[in-house]
Amino acid sequence: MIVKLRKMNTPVEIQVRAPPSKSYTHRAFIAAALAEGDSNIIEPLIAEDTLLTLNALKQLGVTIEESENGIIIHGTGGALHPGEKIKIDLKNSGTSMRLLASVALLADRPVILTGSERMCERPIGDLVSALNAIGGQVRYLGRTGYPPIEVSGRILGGNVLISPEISSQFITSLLMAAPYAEEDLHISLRGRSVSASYLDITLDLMASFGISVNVDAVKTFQVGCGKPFAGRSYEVEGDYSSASYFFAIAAVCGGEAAVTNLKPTSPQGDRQFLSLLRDMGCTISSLEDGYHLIRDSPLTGITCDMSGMPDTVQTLAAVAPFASGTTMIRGISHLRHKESDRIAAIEQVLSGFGAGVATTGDSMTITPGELHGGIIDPANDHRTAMSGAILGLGIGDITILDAECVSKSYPKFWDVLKGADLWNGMS
Ligand SMILES: O=C(O)C1=C[C@@H](OP(=O)(O)O)[C@@H](O)[C@H](O)C1
Ligand SMILES: C=C(OP(=O)(O)O)C(=O)O
Repeated sequence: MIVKLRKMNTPVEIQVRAPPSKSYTHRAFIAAALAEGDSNIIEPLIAEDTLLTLNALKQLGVTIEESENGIIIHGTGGALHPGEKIKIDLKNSGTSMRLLASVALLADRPVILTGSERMCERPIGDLVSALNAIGGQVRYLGRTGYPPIEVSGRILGGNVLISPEISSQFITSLLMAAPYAEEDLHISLRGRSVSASYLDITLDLMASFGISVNVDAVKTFQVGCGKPFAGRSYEVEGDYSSASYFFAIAAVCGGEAAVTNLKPTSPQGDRQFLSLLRDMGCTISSLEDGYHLIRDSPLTGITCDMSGMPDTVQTLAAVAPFASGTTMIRGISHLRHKESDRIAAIEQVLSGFGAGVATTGDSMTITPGELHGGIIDPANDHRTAMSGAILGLGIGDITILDAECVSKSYPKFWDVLKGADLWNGMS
């Protein structure tokens, strides 16, 4: 699908309900599958990635049915019986690959986890080493340090040290399997933590399913063994990363955006995206279940650290060329390991449209320029495509190729844009 966007010449008035959270949906499906008792996961995100996790759980022997308002998952108590040696294709979903690597150790057969060509370039070595230190027998079937992997062995528990510098998903993976270890698990982190807010999501979800994790100041997580997740009815909250595109469109085009289904106390790091837009000059106010943004004065560039909110870096980068002055974003080295090398992708897109972009290993500085239209090839990265919509409506004359790649996290993105009278072009 090709999307062509024209510049919005009048201020926008956006009203959108945020789709369910991708991160909470993955975790809720996994906790429910490992729980004692049944769960009803209400209003989960139904998108390519979360369906990959759900189908993987089915392949691992979990019984799953649709309910009127969600998905019923019959808990296994943590004993997975796939019936035979299985191969699970997790395509482009890093969260599924990393979180299920530990879960697969609970299966009574070896499990092969593989994925797309890009997935086989996304690192998993720190997690594999940690799993092998606590009883796993995980081996690489291709390049050392990357999927595909074959998972067998056990989770003995004890002490494990892991680097948090590449991905928080490695730690989430250990945390969510830890209640099923043979002994208590103590996870220590050494290094600078990236995407740390996602660990808060993990702890929040685990607490909702009855497991509390002890966290101490020196970044050690202690999870007790022998107490499984407790099945329950669980409603998935809305996704702040998906909401960011609509706030950003209003920030760039002028006007206002109201996005509902956003929990004000959510641990999602991308909640802070609104503070960044406020720092750039937007006015933000709370709604009963969401936020309202008005952009009625010019935007100014900012300096910020986005290490805890990697998924909205592209959104902010798409706003930056419309501000006066430069915007500097720090703490983003881990963006090189996503669905694409996102630092390179931002540089390519923005400089192709006339903005100035300078990068270092861990930061980028964006300088406004004489902006003009062009073509975006998202290279199968949903967030490059969705942030392209901000540029398209702000600059005009922008064509987004293979726009259906948004299905990874937000299949209805283009329909919602159309519904909000923002898709003024053709496909
Ligand atoms: O745990 C999660 O749900 C996620 C963690 C983040 O990844 P990293 O921890 O690899 O940065 C984020 O980018 C991804 O979209 C979802
Ligand atoms: C990085 C992302 O997802 P994942 O790591 O699950 O592929 C994302 O959704 O931006």
